[in-house]
Amino acid sequence: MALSGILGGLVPGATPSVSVLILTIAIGSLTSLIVYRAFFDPLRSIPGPLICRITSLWTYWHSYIGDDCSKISQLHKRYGPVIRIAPHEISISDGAALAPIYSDKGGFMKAPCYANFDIEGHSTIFSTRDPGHRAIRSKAVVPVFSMSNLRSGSDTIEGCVAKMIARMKEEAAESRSASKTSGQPKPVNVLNIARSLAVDAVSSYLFGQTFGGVSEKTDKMSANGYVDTLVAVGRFFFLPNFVFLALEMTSQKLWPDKDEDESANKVDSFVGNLVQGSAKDDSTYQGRLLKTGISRHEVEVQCKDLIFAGTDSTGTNLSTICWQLAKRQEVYAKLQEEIAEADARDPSYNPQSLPYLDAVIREGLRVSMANPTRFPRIVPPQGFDFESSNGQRFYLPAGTQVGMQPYSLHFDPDVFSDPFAFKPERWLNDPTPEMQRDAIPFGLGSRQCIARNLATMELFLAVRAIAREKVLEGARAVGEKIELMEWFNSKVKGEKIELTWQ
Ligand code: HEM
Repeated sequence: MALSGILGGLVPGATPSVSVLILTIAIGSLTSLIVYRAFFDPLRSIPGPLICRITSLWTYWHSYIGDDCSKISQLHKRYGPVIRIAPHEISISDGAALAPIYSDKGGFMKAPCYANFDIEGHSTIFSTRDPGHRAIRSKAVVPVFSMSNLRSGSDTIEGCVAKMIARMKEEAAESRSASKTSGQPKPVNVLNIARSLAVDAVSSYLFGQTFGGVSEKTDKMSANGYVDTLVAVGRFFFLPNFVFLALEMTSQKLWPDKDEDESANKVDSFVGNLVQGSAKDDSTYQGRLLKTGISRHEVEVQCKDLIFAGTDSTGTNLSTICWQLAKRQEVYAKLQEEIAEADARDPSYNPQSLPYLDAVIREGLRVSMANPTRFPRIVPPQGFDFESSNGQRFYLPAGTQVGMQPYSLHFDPDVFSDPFAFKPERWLNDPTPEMQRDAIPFGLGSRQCIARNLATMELFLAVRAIAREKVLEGARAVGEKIELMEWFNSKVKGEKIELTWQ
């Protein structure tokens, strides 16, 4: 009676008997769905907690609060390498699945939730699922990321690095002088400085015009607000697109953010001028895209996407490396020694040929977790038959969402001993094939990071300069660990990675 009364209130005009019927049908359908998903679904044999078998809410919630990668890793420890994390979603932590999912025959298609990273109604090179749509755009720009073009443009990146070094030295001096005068060194946010370098390197090298982040000399570089808005999309990344769009619209209306809007306007006007001033026959990123015939507005969007992708991940990685080097001064000293010897032999060497520098960057990319979460893909029509490294067989039917997260792979103690420790030495003297296979900071296969070479060059040039110029001498890392919200692009809690200088 009470329930039919409530339902009567919800469905105006319904008689008590109709209300009871509607309620019975609703409860019956829900129960059947739960029973089907838990016990009769084709994925029923894949282990996982009961809640994940019946609803996606568990993954949505943990993604929102920023701990889904560590939670999923815990589930892998309990249930094994292949687990059901939602009614139609599987997570795999066994590196043997990387090649079939991400690279063999072009890899599986990206999942529909990538559309949540569309910008202003346009699919970007990153968010699109349509291979034809992507091919037109990526073919036009891929040459700028080739090693040979990067080598010819390395002076541009070196120029950005030199400005960043000057800025770091200046801020280190201020930190030291505060320490002398007040006994308290001033903390320096190296995340902000590293992001500033990253936006300058991307804009100078790809767009032919610097954003000028390093020269801003503020606590929060002006593109940060825009970048953070897109980072925050990550907490809703796995939601169905229509839910995401509704949430986005509502939150913009209810909680407008003045700082983020100002930053977005600054980025808008930067890319607007850039594209306005470009011609179809110039060799810049935007010129190459204009030549494909896509609209000017879309070209602006594709440039904005690079400002986000290029600033955040590289910034997080570089600042994490600085923090780790400040914590482990013996690693920093060894790095300086290697670089000084190489400089003395022949200063024109390729920094990527230095084994210890290479080990520091690899280890930095492994532990930084700039992109910790699973890269979701959809099982193709023929299904996915997978034999795990421990000999178990799993069959995933067509349409299942499947993903592997760097967080589980990079922190697997069977592959990387003492996995949370920063130990560049592990990469010297023949790293195991499993280590080489499972370190995937840039993703893998046809949809791996298009700018991997550019980001790698930035990291090598910047870390070499930081060692060569003795920037971190006397530096101390603030805090015991760098805490992250484990979103698609992780958010550093407090948006700070700090060092002090004594
Ligand atoms: C250390 C720095 C970087 C890291 C760790 C990183 C990481 C990644 C990862 C993991 C993916 C693949 C994600 C997936 O499969 O869903 C990706 C894709 C991508 N990244 Fe990066 N990235 C970095 C720097 C950059 C830079 C500097 C740019 C641009 C200037 C960039 C632009 C892109 C684009 C456009 C894609 C999409 C490629 C495609 O789907 O075809 N990234 N990145």
